[in-house]
Amino acid sequence: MLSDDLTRAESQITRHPDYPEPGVVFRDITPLLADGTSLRAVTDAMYRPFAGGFDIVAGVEARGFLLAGTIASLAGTGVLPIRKAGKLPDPAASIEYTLEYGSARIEAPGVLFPGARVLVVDDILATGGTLAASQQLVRELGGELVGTTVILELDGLGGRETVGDHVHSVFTAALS
Ligand SMILES: O=P(O)(O)OC[C@H]1O[C@H](OP(=O)(O)OP(=O)(O)O)[C@H](O)[C@@H]1O
Ligand SMILES: Nc1ncnc2[nH]cnc12
Repeated sequence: MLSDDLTRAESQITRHPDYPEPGVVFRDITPLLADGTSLRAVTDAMYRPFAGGFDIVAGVEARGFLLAGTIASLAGTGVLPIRKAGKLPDPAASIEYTLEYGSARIEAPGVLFPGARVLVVDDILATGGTLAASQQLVRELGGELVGTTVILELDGLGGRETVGDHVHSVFTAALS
């Protein structure tokens, strides 16, 4: 059962039909992020199952950065920024992928020590394209993937199958 803080946080995720393109129902987490109690409750719930078991938190640009920084601060670890292509001077790994509404390329710097235990975080799991690419990036960097955690998992796009069973989601919602 969800705590009162988590129940309120879930209610702060808003639905936006036909954004950013027809047929997509966009879930906006910005009202949740703006509420300190909700941000704390959600980030706490995201990393608790993995507490003590990771050395660094990887977050996917842009929304994943906000969550990775918050979780790293709570857990006392560093952050691995997974960036959209073209933002790093000397990326150590680079992968192209598709997501619910388009395609993109992500890159990461070579800052992991060999075998570093990495927790990958993002806001939404939709098709899983972004997180699967992030997981592959972490492995190519020599890290050990210890978990993947999101605020909201959208049912019906096959994301969990793509990313793997060990993904943790605080909330789940039907696609529509
Ligand atoms: O499961 P998927 O189908 O891959 O979709 C999920 C991804 O889509 C969004 O990112 P987006 O690329 O829109 O970037 P943003 O964080 O910069 O808004 C979201 O923040 C996830 O990273
Ligand atoms: N439906 C959706 N809402 C918000 N972010 C997303 N990323 C991919 N699909 C999304």
